[in-house]
Amino acid sequence: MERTFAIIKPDAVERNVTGQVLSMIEEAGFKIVGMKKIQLTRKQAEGFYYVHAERPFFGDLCTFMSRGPVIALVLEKEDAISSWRNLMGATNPANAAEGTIRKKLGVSIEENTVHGSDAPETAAYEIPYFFSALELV
Ligand SMILES: Nc1ncnc2c1ncn2[C@@H]1O[C@H](COP(=O)(O)OP(=O)(O)OP(=O)(O)O)[C@@H](O)[C@H]1O
Repeated sequence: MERTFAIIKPDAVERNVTGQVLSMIEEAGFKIVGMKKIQLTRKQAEGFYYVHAERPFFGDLCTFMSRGPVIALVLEKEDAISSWRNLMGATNPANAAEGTIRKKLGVSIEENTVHGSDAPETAAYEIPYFFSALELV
């Protein structure tokens, strides 16, 4: 079993589609082993996305990610990291495949509804950024 880190982003919480995302997660066979609702400060968003600090969209991305509450999740499944990336779909919802969360619910390349760790090292940074070991059950 592998664990990955996921976020339901502010655009989805604002549009009341959190439940739809959680249903797709559960229907795909993931176990939710950690879940919390939190609003990131701007600084916390910058720390979370530090790998993107040099990208041109970094400032807007951190503003977006801290503008409202998010749902932080730890998901468990065989090959959880790649399975979750597949269920999310392409970064730009316009390019996302049928059946993916971003195809169904994404708004734009920035407001694309969900985040997922892209590698084991990323998950190892992101999970403890949001959760203590005691919060994962
Ligand atoms: N060209 C862009 N313009 C605006 N925002 C962007 C752009 N590219 C990416 N983003 C935002 O930055 C996030 C991180 O970009 P990245 O390239 O890592 O995409 P991803 O791996 O599909 O998404 P995530 O890291 O959120 O799982 C994207 O999910 C999106 O919200």
